[in-house]
Amino acid sequence: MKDDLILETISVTKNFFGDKSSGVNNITVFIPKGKITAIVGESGSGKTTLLKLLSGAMKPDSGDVFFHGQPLPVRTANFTAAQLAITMVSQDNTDMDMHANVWDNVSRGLPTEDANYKIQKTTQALNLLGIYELRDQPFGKLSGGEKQRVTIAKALINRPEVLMLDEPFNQVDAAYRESLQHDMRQIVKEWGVTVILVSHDPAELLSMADELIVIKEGEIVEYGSPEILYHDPKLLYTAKILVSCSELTAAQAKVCGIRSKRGTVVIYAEHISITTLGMGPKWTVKQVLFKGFFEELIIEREEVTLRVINYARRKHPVGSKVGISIKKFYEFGKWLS
Ligand SMILES: Nc1ncnc2c1ncn2[C@@H]1O[C@H](COP(=O)(O)OP(=O)(O)OP(=O)(O)O)[C@@H](O)[C@H]1O
Repeated sequence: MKDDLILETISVTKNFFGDKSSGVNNITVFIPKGKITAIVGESGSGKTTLLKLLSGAMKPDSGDVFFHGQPLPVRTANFTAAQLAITMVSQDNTDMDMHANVWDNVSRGLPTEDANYKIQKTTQALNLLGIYELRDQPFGKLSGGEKQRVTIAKALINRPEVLMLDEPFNQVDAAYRESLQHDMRQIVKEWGVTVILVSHDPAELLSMADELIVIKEGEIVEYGSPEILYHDPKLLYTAKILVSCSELTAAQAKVCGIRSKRGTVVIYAEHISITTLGMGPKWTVKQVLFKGFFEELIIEREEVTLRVINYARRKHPVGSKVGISIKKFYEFGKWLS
């Protein structure tokens, strides 16, 4: 066990109904201390199961989970030290009292009757999440984003070492989500909390996580920093989770001027630029998706469709013809003979 690791699983398997196609299989994973690790994968790949195994909420069928190098006990009604140190934030707010106010909901997380201590800790947690002003509001009347902040404040009040968040921000609207993500990064930095996060949102994964664990059909298939997995994914599966991209067969890639001997060619939308129409192939703009300061064009030629990020907005209306230049592409899959 290295000092910079807080949790690890060694060859952990958990199947449901003895069926190897569900749950997770033979997972060995290391969670670095004081960092944000995100577990990513398609729906049903085993993300929540892995999170539950790492929190002690679920007992593995085989294999071991270690917390600070010691076996992690399964959670029970008598709170163990490890259990207090690892807090799981659920999305469903089931442990919140809808009628009680924010202050009471958060302070109830403290296992003490010391009034001064409670006031100090609750004030600190509410300020940390920027919700002190909401302290007298009934929890049930808050917006989704505000509720999520209260839930996280409650989870943080006992200063856990590890905070586990399952789809933490999916109830939160886009503008609010960014500030919450920023605050979470600050808390991790200032408090040294380790965060393990499950998310489906590529932007969230790339901007928040220090490490990504990619899970597919219950097995870990890639692991690394968001930068490395984004720029150099080993698997098509990873690229499709993290990036807006076009997936082509070798025959379709030929239409784009790419000769590949692999089964699948992937082009990220950001790696295609629109050029002035010259002698080269002409593509037809099929859709223009407004994205704020840029737009995403869906272009087509010989039944091949590409997504292109375009910063010169409103220059290429639907039906217009454009040329393209492709700066980079990725090849995956079987070698073609
Ligand atoms: N308690 C359970 N009983 C039976 N099967 C389960 C149970 N929990 C999970 N599974 C199965 O194990 C597999 C992995 O489920 P899990 O919830 O871990 O996936 P996930 O990646 O978190 O999915 P999602 O993104 O949809 O939440 C799925 O096939 C699921 O049906």
